[in-house]
Amino acid sequence: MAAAKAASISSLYLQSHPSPPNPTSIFSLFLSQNPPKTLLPSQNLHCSHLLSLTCTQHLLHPPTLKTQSPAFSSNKQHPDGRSIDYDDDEKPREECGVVGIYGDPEPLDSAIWPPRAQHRGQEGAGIVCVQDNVLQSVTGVGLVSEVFNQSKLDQLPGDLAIGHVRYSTAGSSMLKNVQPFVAGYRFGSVGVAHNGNLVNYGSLRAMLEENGSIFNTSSDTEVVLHLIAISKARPFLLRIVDACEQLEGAYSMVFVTQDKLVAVRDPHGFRPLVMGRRSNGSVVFASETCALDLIEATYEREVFPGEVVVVDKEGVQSLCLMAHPQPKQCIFEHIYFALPNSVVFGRSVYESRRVFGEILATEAPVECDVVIAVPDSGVVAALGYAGKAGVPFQQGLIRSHYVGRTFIEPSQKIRDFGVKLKLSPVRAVLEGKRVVVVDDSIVRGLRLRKLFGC
Ligand SMILES: O=P(O)(O)OC[C@H]1O[C@H](OP(=O)(O)OP(=O)(O)O)[C@H](O)[C@@H]1O
Ligand SMILES: NC(=O)CC[C@H](N)C(=O)O
Repeated sequence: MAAAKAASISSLYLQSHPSPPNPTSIFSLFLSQNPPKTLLPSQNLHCSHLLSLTCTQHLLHPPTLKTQSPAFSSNKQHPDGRSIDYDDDEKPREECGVVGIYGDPEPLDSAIWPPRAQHRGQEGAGIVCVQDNVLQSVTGVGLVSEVFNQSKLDQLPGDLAIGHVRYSTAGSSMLKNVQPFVAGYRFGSVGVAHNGNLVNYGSLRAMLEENGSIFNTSSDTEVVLHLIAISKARPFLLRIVDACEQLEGAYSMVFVTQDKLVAVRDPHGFRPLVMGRRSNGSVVFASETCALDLIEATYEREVFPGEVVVVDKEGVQSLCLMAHPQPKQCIFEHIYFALPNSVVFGRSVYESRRVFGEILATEAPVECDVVIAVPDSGVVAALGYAGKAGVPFQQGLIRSHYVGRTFIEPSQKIRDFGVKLKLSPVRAVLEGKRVVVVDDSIVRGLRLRKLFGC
């Protein structure tokens, strides 16, 4: 699983560096051996230091979880090695944006807007709406604006909906894997949208196929629908609980049935999921609070790790099915996954990034004339660095608005191309100056290698 991989990379890092290394020295060395030559102006540029942020989990304060039911025993089987269609590398890949709305007279107005926050997934988008007990679905490959036009929206009436933007983690980037998925089971229909990655997907799928299940997709998310279908639990809600108890890994999910909206978050709370309300009384779930802002919904709270929240005509009901004493929130949400105007894991992303920059300025002070950011995600940290260091922040790199996020693209070729087109230097800011360049992180190293021609 990507989150586990990210965690193990950082713990490996911490093990081999008992006290954090000084990023200044690492990057001074890096730059002195690899003088900038590609995108930055070649003459009279003294790029003194490139600073990247290292972040610590203790900056985040997880919400305390009240246990309302006994802990469940999770499936400890190992994946059976069946081929999961992962990306061409093994970097953290776990975003995706989910949204769910109950009781909104204009659900599409609501459902369509949160996924427009495309920063969590650019490969595919979909919406499932419920009207007269029928689940109608529209999904497509590409951006929300490419998938949905007015005639598509007209196919989706109803006051109960879920939506998804996809960043593939398991299952290739193709139409059949675009969510939400909808399935009919013995007592009705159910739709699901998932943010996360199920690490025991392989063994669950093998078990289900052994017992006769036929799969339509190569996505890990589909196992959840099969587990619901074979569950003997009653009522429907307990089938979801039953299915989730068998999952290992990250899952923030929204389900829709003929009359219910259900939100579930895994017991570790790897990925965010928040709940809000609009002034018309409708209840909204979304991956990030920035999606609530888009539809003028008020943030109420997080869906807690291990919690199941059910919304139907009876109101909002909360069930804590899986207790876990130690939440494991993915630090990358605060580093660059989430937008800075979101509150994630109960903490402002903007504030985290600003403080990361301040810490960097304190731990790695550098004589410089100007601080610049690698936009977009490096901007707030660079502001924090500049503020603390008392050095002017300037826009030394301009980002093209026509290239989306590059790390999120499904293949190396597309990422390379995007990185090449995305950032351009501002000669007036950089020429002849001692420049500190702040980025939020180095993951594949592609972006900074391209930027500095290394
Ligand atoms: O894997 P690497 O090459 O080291 O790149 C990692 C960077 O990718 C992301 O930027 P991206 O340009 O995708 O998004 P952004 O516009 O939000 O910064 C993010 O900000 C990471 O720092
Ligand atoms: N990025 C995600 O959260 C992906 C969800 C799911 N694992 C998929 O690949 O579609």
